[in-house]
Amino acid sequence: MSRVTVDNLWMEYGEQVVLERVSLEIPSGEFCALVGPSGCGKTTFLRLLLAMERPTKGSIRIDGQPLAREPGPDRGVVFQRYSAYAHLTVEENVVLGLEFARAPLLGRLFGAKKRQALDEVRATIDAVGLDHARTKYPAELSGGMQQRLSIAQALVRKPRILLMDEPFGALDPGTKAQMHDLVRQLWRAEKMTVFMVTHDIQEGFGLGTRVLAFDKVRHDPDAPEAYGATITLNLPLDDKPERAEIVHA
Ligand SMILES: Nc1ncnc2c1ncn2[C@@H]1O[C@H](COP(=O)(O)OP(=O)(O)OP(=O)(O)O)[C@@H](O)[C@H]1O
Repeated sequence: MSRVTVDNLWMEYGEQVVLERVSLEIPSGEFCALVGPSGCGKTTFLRLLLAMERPTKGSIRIDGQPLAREPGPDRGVVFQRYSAYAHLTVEENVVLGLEFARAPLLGRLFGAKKRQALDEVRATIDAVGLDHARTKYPAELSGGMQQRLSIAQALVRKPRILLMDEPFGALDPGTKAQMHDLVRQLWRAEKMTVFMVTHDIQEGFGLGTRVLAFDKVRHDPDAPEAYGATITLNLPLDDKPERAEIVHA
C-alpha cells in the first residue's frame, strides 16, 4: 500500500512562493497526471515527494508515516532527460541502481547477492522490452530505448511510488504510444502509486486515473512572486474500469 497524504504544503524559495496550501489525499495505486502552466511548481512538487527538498510548511506522509529525510528506494523516478552512465551498458546501468540501494556504503554486491541482483535486473530489462539491447551503451540506443532504460532503472528497486517528470515529452508519436502501453502494463502489474507531470492533457486523461491541475488562484500585480500555485482541480476519473480494479482507498 502507498497512500499519499499532503497536508497544507507550502514551498518558498526566498521571496518567491512557489506552492501554497496544497492538500491532497491520494489512495494507493492511483495514477495521478499533474498538469498546469509552465513554472507553476509541478517539478517542485515531485522533488518534495522525493524528499529532495524540504517544504517550508506542511507535511507529506506515505501510509501515515512522515517522509524519510533522504530519497528512499520506496520512491523511483523517471526524468525526461536520461540518467544513464554513458560508459556502462544497459545491464550495468540497471545493476548500479540496485547496488546503491542494497550496498549504500560500497556500491557493490558480491557472490549470491550479486547473482540475485542480476536475476532481478534481467527480469526488469525483459519487462521493459530491452532484452535484445542488454549489452549496448546508452549512445547506441534510440530515444524510446533510452526512455525504457530510464524506466528500468526506476523499476528495478520495486518502488511503491513512481514519479515521472514529462517522461515522454521528447518522443515521436509512435514511440510515445508504445511507452504509454508499457507504463500502463507495468502500473497494472506492480500497482504503484504514480505521479506523472505532463504538458499533454490528452496523455494525462488517457493514462491517469486522477488529474491534478496546479495553478495560481491569488495574484498581486505588484508582487508576482507573493503567491504560489495550488491544486485547482482534483478529478478522479471514476469511469475508468482499471481505477476500480487497482486503486484502493
Ligand atoms: N532550487 C530552486 N531555487 C529557486 N527557485 C526555484 C528552484 N527550483 C524551482 N524554482 C522556481 O520555482 C518555480 C517552479 O518551478 P518548477 O520547475 O517546479 O515548475 P514546473 O511547473 O515544473 O515548470 P515546467 O512545466 O516549465 O517544467 C519556478 O519559478 C522556478 O524558477
